[in-house]
Amino acid sequence: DCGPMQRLLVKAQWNKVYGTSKVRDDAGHVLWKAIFNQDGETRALFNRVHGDDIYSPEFMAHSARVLGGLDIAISLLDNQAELDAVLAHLKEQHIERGIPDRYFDLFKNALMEFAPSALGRCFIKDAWSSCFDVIANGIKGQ
Ligand code: HEM
Repeated sequence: DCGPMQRLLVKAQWNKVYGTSKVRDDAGHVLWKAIFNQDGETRALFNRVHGDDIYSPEFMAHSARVLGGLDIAISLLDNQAELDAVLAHLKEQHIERGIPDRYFDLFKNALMEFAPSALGRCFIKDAWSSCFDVIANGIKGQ
């Protein structure tokens, strides 16, 4: 369960995963590569932001927006009312863009590979899994 303790643990561990700006750029590259590798069709969703070149400034800015959104959501895991408001906004933005729910599973797979690479044995899999689901379920809409 993504209970109060799990929420605090994920917040603390995310801060380690998502520390400095260099790490943030690298995290974006690793995550998007892992998403595009799982389903090549997802790349076309990102034509507007140069999905064909994940090292382009346009794509890196996009990646920073997404991870920034995830950062906000995780930081609000212990504030359900504000979390709900943020997720409702993200949900609208993704519905507008026609992002199928199943793509959030690809994102989750990528995150669940990436986070332990930064945390090693400290990674608490069940907490990350259940708390990512809280966030993804709040954004999914189709
Ligand atoms: C927890 C997971 C996710 C979070 C927190 C998130 C967050 C965001 C944020 C903050 C934006 C920028 C909105 C704006 O400023 O207009 C965005 C845009 C977008 N997201 Fe997500 N996202 C997530 C998952 C996904 C997934 C799984 C996909 C598809 C594989 C996706 C596809 C897109 C697309 C296509 C855009 C618009 C790109 C553009 O600017 O043209 N997102 N997302």
